[in-house]
Amino acid sequence: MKYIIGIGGVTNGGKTTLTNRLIKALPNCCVVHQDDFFKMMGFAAVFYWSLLFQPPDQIAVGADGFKQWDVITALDMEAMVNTIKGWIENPIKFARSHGIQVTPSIEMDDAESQVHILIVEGFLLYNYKPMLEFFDKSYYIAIPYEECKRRRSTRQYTVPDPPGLFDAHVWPMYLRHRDAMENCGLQIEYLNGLKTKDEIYNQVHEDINNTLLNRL
Ligand SMILES: Nc1ncnc2c1ncn2[C@@H]1O[C@H](COP(=O)(O)OP(=O)(O)O)[C@@H](O)[C@H]1O
Ligand SMILES: NC(=O)c1ccc[n+]([C@@H]2O[C@H](COP(=O)(O)O)[C@@H](O)[C@H]2O)c1
Repeated sequence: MKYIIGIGGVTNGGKTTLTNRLIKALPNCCVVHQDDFFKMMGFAAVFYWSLLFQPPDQIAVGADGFKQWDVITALDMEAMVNTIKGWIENPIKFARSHGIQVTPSIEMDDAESQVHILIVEGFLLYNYKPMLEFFDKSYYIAIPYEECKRRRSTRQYTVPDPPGLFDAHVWPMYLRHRDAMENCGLQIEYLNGLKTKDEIYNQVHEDINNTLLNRL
């Protein structure tokens, strides 16, 4: 059985934190991070360039003068969908090529008779129609403006936030995408990102375990 879990939510809501804990606890669990699909230049260019400067990117500059990171066109969503399709086609091969250990009994068995889990994690998961069909379960972590701004101010991205980006671009785009997402047709389970890391993890882990038990 294949099971795909979406962990979406606001920037700095705790998606990566939750995902990292789930990967350790769930069997044969792979992950796809949306952050890996920002439109950056090719690997070699990035490597040589980043020795001296910030890595080059292909992100458009908006009328507000800021690079528009928080829009779907900043991401290579086709490549992201293809990565998910690669996992669906052959989760064992995908796991091996991503350095994930698959248990020996599973390597010998038919993939269909085993549980294989894929977590797809990102801040714009439910705003790209071709991806919606993949999710068996869709979580969304939210935190209020003040907490989000506080956490973001200490975060180091490969390209650091210029002053003012949060209020001019990041938060308004979050509100816009969240509105659009609410009409996307998916049944989304909202998680309160102000709860402790343990509370959020326990809630989601228990929920996934119950769902998987019912499906087996
Ligand atoms: N439940 C939580 N309570 C308090 N801080 C949290 C919680 N979850 C994550 N954090 C902190 O918030 C920051 C962003 O977390 P991260 O998981 O990287 O968020 P995201 O992947 O959604 O951007 C990190 O410093 C992390 O330790
Ligand atoms: N990963 C990068 O290279 C990079 C660069 C610039 C901005 N960002 C920010 O990443 C955010 C999304 O990632 P998180 O949900 O992990 O915070 C966006 O709000 C975007 O502004 C990421």
